[in-house]
Amino acid sequence: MASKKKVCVVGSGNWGSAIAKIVGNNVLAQTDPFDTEVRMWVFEETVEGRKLTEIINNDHVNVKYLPGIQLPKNVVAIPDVKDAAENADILIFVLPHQFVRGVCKQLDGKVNPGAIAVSLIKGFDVADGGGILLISDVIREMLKIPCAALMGANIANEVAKENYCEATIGIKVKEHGPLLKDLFQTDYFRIVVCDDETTVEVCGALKNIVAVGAGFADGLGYGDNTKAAVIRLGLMEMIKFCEVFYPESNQSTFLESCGVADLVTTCYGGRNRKVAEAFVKTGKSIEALEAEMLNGQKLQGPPTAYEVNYMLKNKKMEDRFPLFTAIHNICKGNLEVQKFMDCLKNHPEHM
Ligand SMILES: NC(=O)c1ccc[n+]([C@@H]2O[C@H](COP(=O)([O-])OP(=O)(O)OC[C@H]3O[C@@H](n4cnc5c(N)ncnc54)[C@H](O)[C@@H]3O)[C@@H](O)[C@H]2O)c1
Ligand SMILES: O=P(O)(O)OC[C@H](O)CO
Repeated sequence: MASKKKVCVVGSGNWGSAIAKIVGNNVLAQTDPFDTEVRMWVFEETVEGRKLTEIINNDHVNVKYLPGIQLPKNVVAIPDVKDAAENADILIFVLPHQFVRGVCKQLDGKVNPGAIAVSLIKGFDVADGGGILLISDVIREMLKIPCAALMGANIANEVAKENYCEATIGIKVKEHGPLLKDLFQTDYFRIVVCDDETTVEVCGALKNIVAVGAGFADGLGYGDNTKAAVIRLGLMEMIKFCEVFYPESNQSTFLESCGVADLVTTCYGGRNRKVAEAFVKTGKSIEALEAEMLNGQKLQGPPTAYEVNYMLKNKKMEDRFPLFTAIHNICKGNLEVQKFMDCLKNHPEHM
């Protein structure tokens, strides 16, 4: 008999904990093919005098990043990522993208060579030579294992409450698709598997930049029509970005949950939108507001805007993506937020 598939969740923030709940319950319901223990790597910290791993393992709640949600008892919190990932067959990467390289470095040479990974991480990595890499590329290259991507309109707190939503798994190694679908799908978290892994992942990263723009429009006091324009122009730039840099990209992927649906939910209910609105209203820096408003959770939009701009600037293509460029410049304090409306009014889509 084949041995049971061991699952490790690499990350335990807001989304990491919500997905651990889903996966923990799913492996209990499918003991063939899955091992019933799910190991979850926790970046250790002290919360009200107790270690977070101890709280999760005793009380089965991540009180800091997903308060009020009971985690299944078979989700075991482990503070050393090498111990958590040891012998795992499926590694679910779900941590803020700025920490991926550091974590993969710790795992170098330690993961089961037959393991597969799936990245739930939204963002890019800056590459030598002026380009960017997908996060799944970083995982693939550093750990030498295949890596799929799961993205979608999935605000973690809503998923954790079991409100109906959808997600997309993009996967190049087709035969792993059914296994990952079984691991993640529930009656309230519905999955579509497609082979356009790159577009799935690029959509997940870029929509966070647009969400920052939606927050600027909200902070400036404009209404839903303006926000709809930000969403539409953002979508046009997302599509163009794929056409220019990922020409194998399939436009129908934008109609999956990872595309339009995630863009809409993030521009209304996400953290990037919320902090960007406060940035306009308070005049405080993004970094200060992230620390003040998110209790340790991390924004992905402003660093992603930087990563995209790093490549656009190097390729002298900033003016072809004026929305992405303006959002980056506003976050960095190089452009007044009031100028954001000029960017919308003069967008090449209207010329
Ligand atoms: N939260 C959501 O609603 C949601 C939904 C879908 C996708 N995502 C994506 O999932 C990824 C993870 O998001 P999240 O919400 O789980 O995280 P989060 O925003 O809650 O981030 C906090 C996590 O980062 C960890 N951390 C802090 N410093 C660290 C360090 N130096 N090294 C490693 N880890 C450190 C913390 O321990 C905590 O687990 C992101 O790319 C995000 O875009 C989030
Ligand atoms: O809260 P945000 O802005 O990081 O967005 C959360 C998710 O990515 C929505 O799918």
